[in-house]
Amino acid sequence: MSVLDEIVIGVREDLAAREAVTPLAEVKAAARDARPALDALAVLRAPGVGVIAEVKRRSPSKGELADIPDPAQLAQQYAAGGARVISVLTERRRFGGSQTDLDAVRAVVDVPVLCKDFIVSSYQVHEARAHGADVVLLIVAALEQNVLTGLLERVESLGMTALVEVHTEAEADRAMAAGAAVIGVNARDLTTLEVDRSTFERIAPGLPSEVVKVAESGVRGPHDLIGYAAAGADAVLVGEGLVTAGDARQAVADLVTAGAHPATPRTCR
Ligand SMILES: O=C(O)c1ccccc1NCC(=O)[C@H](O)[C@H](O)COP(=O)(O)O
Repeated sequence: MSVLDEIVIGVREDLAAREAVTPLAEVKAAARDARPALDALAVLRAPGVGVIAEVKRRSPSKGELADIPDPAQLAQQYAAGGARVISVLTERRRFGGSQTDLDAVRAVVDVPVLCKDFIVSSYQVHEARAHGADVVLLIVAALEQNVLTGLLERVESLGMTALVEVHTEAEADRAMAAGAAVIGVNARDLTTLEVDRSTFERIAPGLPSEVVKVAESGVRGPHDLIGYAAAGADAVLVGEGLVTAGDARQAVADLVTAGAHPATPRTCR
């Protein structure tokens, strides 16, 4: 069984526990009452290579990364550094996240917030919206095609944007067939946890120009952002490199500066 499979089993158990406590109708009502979602697609289509900065405490590949007692404060530093989107890892068992983290971040930043979890059910999509998410991650490798398509439609019907994550050409084909407007190419293989940044340059050229291309994982500094930009990235998603930086605001600002530099290529537009 792969790491992804193990994570999804735990996610399904936690989901069943929440469903037993809170009926879907209640979650849907909370989603309806939430402040309308921000237009993350427009934000990601703005000029320059955008930075999606992640609140990430720990991970299956690296174990403990950072304590993060106050995710809201970290998110404020990310926003002050110029992050276009804040990603909040809400998965509990392997990443130490929670929907409380999402609430805390949502309450203090004006930029779009990404609910980064292992979504397998529309219940979780409504939950994400109820907790103020503007963007939701859908991992192609974790979803049958009909489920992927249904979840993508649900995300968009709630006014949110789906970041549809792929790691292979076949998954990219599935993301496009589902109608994804934003595709994230994860350099991390979620079955082996190995990071190979060349994954993005292999897959991105096969994506349509109108699709927003996000390079996920393995960004440790401006050099990596520039490499991804040269391969066609519109944005990078960064976790470890930011949560382990001494000065998170400065670390984001350094990436943003590199992403805005006239010499940094950006092919999508
Ligand atoms: O980070 C992991 O070890 C991991 C393991 C299994 C599933 C997902 C995992 N990470 C989620 C992510 O996609 C990353 O948090 C994100 O791309 C940022 O990566 P990095 O900048 O390398 O921390």
